[in-house]
Amino acid sequence: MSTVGGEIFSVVRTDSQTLARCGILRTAHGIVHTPAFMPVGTQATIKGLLPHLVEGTGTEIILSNTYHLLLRPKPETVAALGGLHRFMGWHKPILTDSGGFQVFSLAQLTRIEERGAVFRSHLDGSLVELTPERAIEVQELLGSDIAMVLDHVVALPNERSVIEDAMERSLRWAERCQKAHQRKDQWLFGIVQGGLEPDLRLRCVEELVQMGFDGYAIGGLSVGEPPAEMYRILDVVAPSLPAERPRYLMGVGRPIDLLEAIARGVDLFDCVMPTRNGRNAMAFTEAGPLRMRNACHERDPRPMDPTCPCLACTFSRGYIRHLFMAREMLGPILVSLHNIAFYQRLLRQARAAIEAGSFGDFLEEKRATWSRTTM
Ligand SMILES: O[C@H]1CC(F)(F)C[C@@H]1O
Ligand SMILES: [Zn+2]
Repeated sequence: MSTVGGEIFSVVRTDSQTLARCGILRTAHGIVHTPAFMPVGTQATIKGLLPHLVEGTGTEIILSNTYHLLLRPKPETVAALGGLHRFMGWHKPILTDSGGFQVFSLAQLTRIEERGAVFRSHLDGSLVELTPERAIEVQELLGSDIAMVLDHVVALPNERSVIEDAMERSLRWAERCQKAHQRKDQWLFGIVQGGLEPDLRLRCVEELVQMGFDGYAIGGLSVGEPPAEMYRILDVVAPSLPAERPRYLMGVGRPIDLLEAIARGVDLFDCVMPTRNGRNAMAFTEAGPLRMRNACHERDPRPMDPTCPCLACTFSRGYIRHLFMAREMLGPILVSLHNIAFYQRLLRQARAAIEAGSFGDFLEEKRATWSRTTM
């Protein structure tokens, strides 16, 4: 357990219509109001944005990827330059993942041994080994506020025996991560695996809770399964996790997915969607998504979202379309900024609805509004 200073997490309000709750997550670099969304800063940057712009969206915590920083510039370099907060000029909370997901999605020729994962770097093909101990060492060198255990991620759909084998290995690796973890100013979260098999998921929860982590992530979802399948697993897993610890749903998701998961008791999210879609000219708005290269925007003087207070919405749709058509770097920057502001505003509205005890009504309203779009 870390000794950051008092309890890691307090639930301050539970909705009266759903399992949604508002909480305070305490870290060495400040507090996070939950439910919270983490923009993804893969290579120690939220692509194209400066720290004060990210702060201006209301973001209180960001994610950086261990796999990428392990390969470049290497954690020892980041540590020599003062650690990840100083390195990238972000002095609020940072969560680092363990690299488990990228080792299986990005690396080449990954081989799994009990000792750890051995793979060839997608950058230069050099051989790299990532063991539970190294995953912890890397995150301690980076100095993130929340570190994740190394888990064995398998592609879904898959044979139950394959999923079970990976889940059991992930539990053994979680124990090794816990033993290797020394930094007292850094929380350590376990990760629940088990595919779409409720009994495997629950067995994993039971064993992780027995080991005792500062928080619990639900991994291996939003990997191509239908949303209804993800929600079905969340119905089982989220409420089974300790109420007094943060629950983090990794890699999720669309705006509606965040709300559906919040209704099931999830507190923390990360997803590349707002920034990746932003770089590809797709803007989230209250009325649904906008494709900013579409000709219909050419002479449209309105902002992307008239209800949005962000800097990007001080420009016209016509200007933003021009930037993309001219392949100007400001286009992806503005729509990335707007999309993060959209997600953070949605979570502010969610927290307010929970405080008012009417999150169920809020969710119903969004289901109806967005059912006609792809939000
Ligand atoms: O990309 C910028 C914004 C951040 F907050 F992620 C830190 C980095 O310098
Ligand atoms: Zn905006």
